Amino acid sequence: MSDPQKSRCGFCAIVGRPNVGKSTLLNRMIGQKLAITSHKPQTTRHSILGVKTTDTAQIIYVDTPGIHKRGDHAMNRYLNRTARSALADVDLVLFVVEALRWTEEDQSVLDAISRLKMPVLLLVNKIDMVKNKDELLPYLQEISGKFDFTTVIPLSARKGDNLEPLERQVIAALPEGEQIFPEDQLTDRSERFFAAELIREQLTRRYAKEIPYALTVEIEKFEEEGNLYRIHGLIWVEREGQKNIIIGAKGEALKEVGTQARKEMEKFFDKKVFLQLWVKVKKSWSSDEGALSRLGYGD
Ligand SMILES: Nc1nc2c(ncn2[C@@H]2O[C@H](COP(=O)(O)OP(=O)(O)OP(=O)(O)O)[C@@H](O)[C@H]2O)c(=O)[nH]1
Repeated sequence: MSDPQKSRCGFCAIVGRPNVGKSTLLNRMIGQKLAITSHKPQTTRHSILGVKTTDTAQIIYVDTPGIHKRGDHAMNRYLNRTARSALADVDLVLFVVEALRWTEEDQSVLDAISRLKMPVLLLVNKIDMVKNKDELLPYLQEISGKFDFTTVIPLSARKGDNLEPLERQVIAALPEGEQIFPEDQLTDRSERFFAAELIREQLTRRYAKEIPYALTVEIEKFEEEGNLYRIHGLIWVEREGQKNIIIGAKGEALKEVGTQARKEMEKFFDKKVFLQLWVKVKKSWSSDEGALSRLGYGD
């Protein structure tokens, strides 16, 4: 039996099919917005390290894109690769599902993680959506039987229900070890990276239906001038039509996206932000492995 007073440190992957609430959970567990979220699937494209340091432990969370069944598109292949490589190197896995639901995609994620031979905690998210709580118990009993989970925790990432017990269980499952990151460090990603993510978040929220994959953001300029960040963002799309949608009549749509993204950045960075956005067309970037890697989606 390991000593509960000893310090613990390790990597913890958050996995699950798209849209189950992985990014929302990560943000909650860190206590700050690190991953972008939207109600459209496939918002997350990068694995993000979120670091939570407590008195006795350091938990290094790895957020993964949803694992997809169809691997025939370059972006899907990239997403699958990132998710699987994030899994190879962790100490435990948080497997997130949605309360009262179990889909084929959930099963294929479980198949992938059950081969890894590491502790898996099953997190049943969105319990705030369950109107009739009597339905929860039989559901929990049924899915508990699908694998030898370390524990099963019903929770609501959005409302923050049951997250303290979750953190305790995560710490208990970590290996003993000294912390890897300084305690004030929340992530290993740069501010530039988050600037691009916050712009992409606004665009994904508005246009995921019209422009499913064909959108990415590159930060061309990121300069600090006293209390001000001067940021230039380039939005890449695949077709002229998509560019027109994003710019909108008289540039109004792009202006709104810019205003929202700027507000989010000012909260996130705690700085004044001057943001300028441009939209450019690059044909078929999302199905071209070379273009993907130049835009930051490489291995
Ligand atoms: N009602 C409810 N909604 C939630 C909860 N957690 C997340 N959501 C919502 O579910 C949607 C998806 O959440 P994300 O955190 O982006 O999901 P994800 O699993 O990271 O999605 P991908 O990036 O597509 O893999 C968002 O609209 C969230 O607000 C919850 O506990 N309750």
